[in-house]
Amino acid sequence: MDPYPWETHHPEGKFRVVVTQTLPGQRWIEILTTADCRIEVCRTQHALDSQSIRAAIGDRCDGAIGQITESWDAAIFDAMKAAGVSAYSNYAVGYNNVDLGAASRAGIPVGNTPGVLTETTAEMAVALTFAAARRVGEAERFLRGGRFAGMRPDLLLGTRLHGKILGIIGAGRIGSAYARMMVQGHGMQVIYHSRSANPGLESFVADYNRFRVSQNLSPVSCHRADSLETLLESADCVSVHTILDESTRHLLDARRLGLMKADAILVNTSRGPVVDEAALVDHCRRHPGFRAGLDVFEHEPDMAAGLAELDNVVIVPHIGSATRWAREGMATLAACNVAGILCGYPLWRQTDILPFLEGNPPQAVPSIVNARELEMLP
Ligand SMILES: O=C(O)[C@H](O)CO
Repeated sequence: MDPYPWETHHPEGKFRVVVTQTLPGQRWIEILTTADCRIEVCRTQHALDSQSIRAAIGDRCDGAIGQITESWDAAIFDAMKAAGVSAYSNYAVGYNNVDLGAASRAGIPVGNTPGVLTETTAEMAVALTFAAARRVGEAERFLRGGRFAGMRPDLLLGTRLHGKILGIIGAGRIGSAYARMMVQGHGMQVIYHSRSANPGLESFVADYNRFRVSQNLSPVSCHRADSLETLLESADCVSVHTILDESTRHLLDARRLGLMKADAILVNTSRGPVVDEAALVDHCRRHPGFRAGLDVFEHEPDMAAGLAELDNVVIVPHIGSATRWAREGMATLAACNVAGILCGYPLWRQTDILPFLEGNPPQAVPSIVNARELEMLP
């Protein structure tokens, strides 16, 4: 017997679409309904395993929307191909949980949800940066624990970040948005590590410097690091925004953590396995002045032994994109990816996906990550 409760919308729909967890808002349901989809939503709080997803796909299915907490492996894509699935979307911008090669071999387009969660996730990185720098978690525990006996000149002294050096690992959409917030808001000097130079970010800082100079403020710098090691050695705060793949797994290991300043701050809102979490626990224990702000963990929902007990670590449960606007927008984009493919729409050729978020969405498919492999590009 199926252990999960399912809910169906538009049961008479022509296309059968499986959604492995309920999504926020109603608009995604309207979009799929307008595309004549029968929508079957699993009402579980837990990630489905491969076998449960295959069972849900069954003998006939046209589309699916899945979660980053699920592993969309080759067995699933084979089952999807056999069932006639022609569209899948991850409910996320990242897709490290998807076997993209298997999806492409099965001829199934894989959608993601870029653009809508950029500022929201960058805001969480900012929040964690200052929570770590100003010891917010520790201070709240102190207060709630009844230990506050009045303001004291030396109570819970933190780190001032204004004008200091900010290291960005992965200067893509979210990393750049975070950099802009920290430059404009806090006059930080940026050094970034990325596969290629980011002229957009550099020219943003150059333009902003014209304003600073007009205000008699000294300009801030922004340049690409010669190496990750240089960035780690020089930055006062390092924020991780890279994708997770085999080249970035444990990118920050014990050796590289050891290169960072003893009182530096490390923020991770990308993917947990980019940081060797056991090594981080050890590093934080040995350097009480070092601080970390983490939204993601190596083996979610678990944490490395000892991490939750560390006073110099601030932790939140993978809520980087968790504003209602962003999460409803992600649902809209995922629905548009699936509905667009099923309706035979072309790929959206612009980088701005905001037109999908209001009114009637464009008759296009917002974002397919294996479009090139599937020769969907003109
Ligand atoms: O990749 C993403 O979109 C996030 O991690 C999920 O919120």
